[in-house]
Amino acid sequence: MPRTLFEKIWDAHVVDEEPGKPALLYIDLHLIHEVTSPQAFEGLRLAGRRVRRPDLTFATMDHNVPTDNPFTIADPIAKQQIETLEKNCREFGIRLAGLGHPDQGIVHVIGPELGLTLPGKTIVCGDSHTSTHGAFGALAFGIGTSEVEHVLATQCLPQYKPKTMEVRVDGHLRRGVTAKDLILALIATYGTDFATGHVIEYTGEAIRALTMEERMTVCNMSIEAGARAGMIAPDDTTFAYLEGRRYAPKGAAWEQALAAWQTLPTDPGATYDARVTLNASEVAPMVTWGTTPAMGVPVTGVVPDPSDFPIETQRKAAERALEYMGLEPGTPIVDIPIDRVFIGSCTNSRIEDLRAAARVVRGKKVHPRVRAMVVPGSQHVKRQAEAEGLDRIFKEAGFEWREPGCSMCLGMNPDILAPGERCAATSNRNFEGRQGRGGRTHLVSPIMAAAAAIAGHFVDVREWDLDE
Ligand SMILES: CC(C)[C@H](C(=O)O)[C@@H](O)C(=O)O
Ligand code: SF4
Repeated sequence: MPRTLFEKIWDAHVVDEEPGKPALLYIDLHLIHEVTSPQAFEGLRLAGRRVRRPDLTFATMDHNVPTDNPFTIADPIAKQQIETLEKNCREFGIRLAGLGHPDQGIVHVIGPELGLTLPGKTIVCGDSHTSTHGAFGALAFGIGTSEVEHVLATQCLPQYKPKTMEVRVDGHLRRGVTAKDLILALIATYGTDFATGHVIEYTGEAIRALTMEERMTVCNMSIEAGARAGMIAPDDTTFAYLEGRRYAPKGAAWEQALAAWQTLPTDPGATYDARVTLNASEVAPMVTWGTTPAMGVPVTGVVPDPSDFPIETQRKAAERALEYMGLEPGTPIVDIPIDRVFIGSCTNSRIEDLRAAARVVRGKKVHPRVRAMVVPGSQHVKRQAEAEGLDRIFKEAGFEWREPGCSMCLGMNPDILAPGERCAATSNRNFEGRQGRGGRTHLVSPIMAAAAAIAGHFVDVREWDLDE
């Protein structure tokens, strides 16, 4: 019977299955960070257990890391989480890219760049944006802390089988329109829960044309559509990205792996439980105006009027969002002034994101009212950007150039907004208080954020000179 990419990976990892019960899945890679692992290790310790496969487990530090000086953690909880992860990794024999380590970075940035993330793998992490790794044709999803403990102890995880959904994206993205706009447009069209209970597979010519970094941006935000995971079938783009990466197979093992990976794409005739479509050619640069990733419009649009929404709950949600965001209905998006710009997070902090933003910024100055920062996703990204001189471009324009971490994506470290401050952010969540209490977040692409930093308000980046 023809099978989907998801079904092939699922079937290959079921260790045990009984009717009416969750299947027991084998896990190929377990990624760990400092926030969701302390109680899991404590549980192991209390039960007198070891980590079943330290060699399939990899840890980093990201959420709590101060990005000005990572070694000066003032917050006692953050400090404790960082120290606890160090201690746990030492005690249980787990590789750790800790503070000051050349591999340190946001967990969803370092997995792929080190070649830990590979097609066909099952990958889990105590973090919702684990969906990022599905860009490689892996089945990757976030788990809770008690599940982290279960995987540490057994390398397996009980899971009910999710449904499948095809998100088919035809056409192609136009100049100045990015993968970030694609996923924001998808969620604005279908809502924050259209994929609940499903694993999305992104298909279509627009997806095939994306680079790996762009595919990661799309899969990253699958969770904001309610999906359990997002996946893209591996192809030559995937293989070219992975070849030669530190933990990717080498020599004969590479050839073998390649042959296996080539069998992963969904078979002709295989069916999904649900399907939605989007035309990439119609997508414009997106800006969110509200407090969910679905509350977004093209940059050419205006802040919507709550009374235009058809359903009462939507009207109420929009009213509340506008109040929190301090916005008036009918305001053109390009007339919204901003105070802060954040280029970073596991959605958009990779080298291509920084290159694209630097192209917009080169030779220009950040608007005097705006405080802007660039936070590379990992030490590797930072070194590469510096080798290419991107840090100089940003600094000369007036951006702060920071150390890798989650930073302003969420308020777990010193990088936060003051109440009422308005930020153009390349991250993935714009919930109330996400970037600090009272902070106002507008989700955009890296080039839209860069252009807004210069202009002091949102601008249609398509009107800018984007070429080398
Ligand atoms: C802290 C962590 C559990 C959380 C997540 O699971 O996603 C964070 O990474 C986020 O983006 O909100
Ligand atoms: S960058 Fe943001 S979304 Fe990604 S793992 Fe960190 S906090 Fe979560």
